[in-house]
Amino acid sequence: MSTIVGCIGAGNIVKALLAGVEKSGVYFPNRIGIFDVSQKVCDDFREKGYTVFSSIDDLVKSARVVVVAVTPQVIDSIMQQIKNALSADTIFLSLAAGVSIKWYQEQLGKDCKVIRCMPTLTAQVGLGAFAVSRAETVADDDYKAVECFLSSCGIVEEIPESLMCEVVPINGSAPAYFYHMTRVILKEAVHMGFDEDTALRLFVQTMKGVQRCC
Ligand SMILES: NC(=O)C1=CN([C@@H]2O[C@H](COP(=O)(O)OP(=O)(O)OC[C@H]3O[C@@H](n4cnc5c(N)ncnc54)[C@H](OP(=O)(O)O)[C@@H]3O)[C@@H](O)[C@H]2O)C=CC1
Ligand SMILES: O=C(O)[C@@H]1CCC=N1
Repeated sequence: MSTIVGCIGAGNIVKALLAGVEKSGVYFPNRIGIFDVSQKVCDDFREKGYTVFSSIDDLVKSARVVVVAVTPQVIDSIMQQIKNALSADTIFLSLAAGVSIKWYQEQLGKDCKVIRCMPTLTAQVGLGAFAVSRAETVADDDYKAVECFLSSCGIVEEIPESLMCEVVPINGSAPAYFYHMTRVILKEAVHMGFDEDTALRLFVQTMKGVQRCC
């Protein structure tokens, strides 16, 4: 069976993304393909009903949308591996920080369809904040297929590619700031004599309120 989306690399960000997609119920897990060098990652996704591939070429041939979710230092060799498995219809959804659309086009040909995205770990609870830019080669129908996938677990905002690095502190890295702030405040609260759970409830509720006031 062919898949709708195939993920190359299924570490932290893909686990979060697919947890959110799964919760939405919009896609059957078996229509989502996984290729990862980690046996544990593959076993975990297979157990949940995802289609796990042992060949990266087979994953690429099967999927309309190929999600590139490995760390930037291994992308180069992956692009060389998959070059021959691509069809003109393959749409790349790149989650890799700092890797430009132009770079993909230099590796795969100027006609390849690439959507660059800065995602967030908050997709796992259906509150993803996806900033995306697309190559000129991405037609509206192709873009809609990707937008539909991402919007099952968050909001999608199209931004100029020139702002793709600048957006990182606004969405991609921002969860870390909130976790860090929460940890610092809870530590101080416990130091002052509060019960940690009570302090967490008060602080989280306040953050929710601030968000609603924005
Ligand atoms: N985590 C985040 O919050 C965000 C991440 N991103 C981007 O997403 C991408 C992935 O990040 P993240 O999920 O955190 O990284 P992880 O290291 O958690 O996940 C990458 C996965 O890819 C696997 N892998 C490594 N080499 C290959 C290969 N050749 N073929 C297939 N799989 C491979 C890794 O296996 P192993 O561990 O065994 O090497 C791992 O399971 C990065 O480019 C990052 O910039 C963007 C925004 C937010
Ligand atoms: O640095 C990274 O790879 C990404 C960007 C935001 C969080 N992690």
